[in-house]
Amino acid sequence: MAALPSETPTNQEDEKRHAAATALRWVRSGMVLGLGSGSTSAHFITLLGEKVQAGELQIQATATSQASEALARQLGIPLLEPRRGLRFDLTVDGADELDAQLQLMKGGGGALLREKVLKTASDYLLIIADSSKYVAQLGRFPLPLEVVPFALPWVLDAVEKLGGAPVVRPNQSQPDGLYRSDQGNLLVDCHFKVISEPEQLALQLQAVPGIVEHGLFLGMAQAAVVARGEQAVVVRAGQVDVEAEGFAELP
Ligand SMILES: O=C[C@H](O)[C@H](O)[C@H](O)COP(=O)(O)O
Repeated sequence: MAALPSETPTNQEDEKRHAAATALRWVRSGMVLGLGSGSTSAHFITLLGEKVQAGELQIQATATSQASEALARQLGIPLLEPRRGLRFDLTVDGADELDAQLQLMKGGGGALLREKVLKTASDYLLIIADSSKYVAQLGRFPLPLEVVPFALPWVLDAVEKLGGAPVVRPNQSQPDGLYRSDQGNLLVDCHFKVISEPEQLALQLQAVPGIVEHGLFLGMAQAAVVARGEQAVVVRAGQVDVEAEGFAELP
């Protein structure tokens, strides 16, 4: 795996904010943006909102979750409703794990379905992450699945047959104690420890009825900004560039 530069690690939250701030270099006025979900994306949306409020950027956006949409609205970011033909110049989103080939695991915040929908309508996916997310191999983080409630028992059986240990995501503030996605579906977190063949696993999961979406995002991201200490690097498949002026040009 291409190595990140070694630096004294700072606070994880600082790294998330640094990655988010660096990603702003990709944004140009006139762009239509996809806004990701989770804590790193929240930093990005906040910083973007400051630029919009200061009149430094004129952009429009659609968010990948109700939480990100509410934050963007509160910050005065102009929002677009989903409609036919809508495309995004750039989507900026977090990840739970990424490797040197830009294979991603996402969905720790439960937003994987909308994230994949927006990514599919985007010309460029830029991942922002703190250094803890950069791994040699996917799988230490449990793989999230969005599952139709009726199908749950059979999905659990299928995941076990594939070698995973499934856990239905809890949410104690819900009447049934279970987490619900923005679509009202359940989330199942699958512990595989190591995912040695992500492409094969993705195909196997796609073949299980009732799994609406899985959190493997393979061959989807063009680049990732990973912050380590006070440094940010850009990861493109198989290549790591240390932060420098001009490294953020879109192709
Ligand atoms: O569903 C959530 C998303 O995939 C997030 O981008 C991912 O979980 C990373 O979240 P965070 O930035 O909070 O670590």
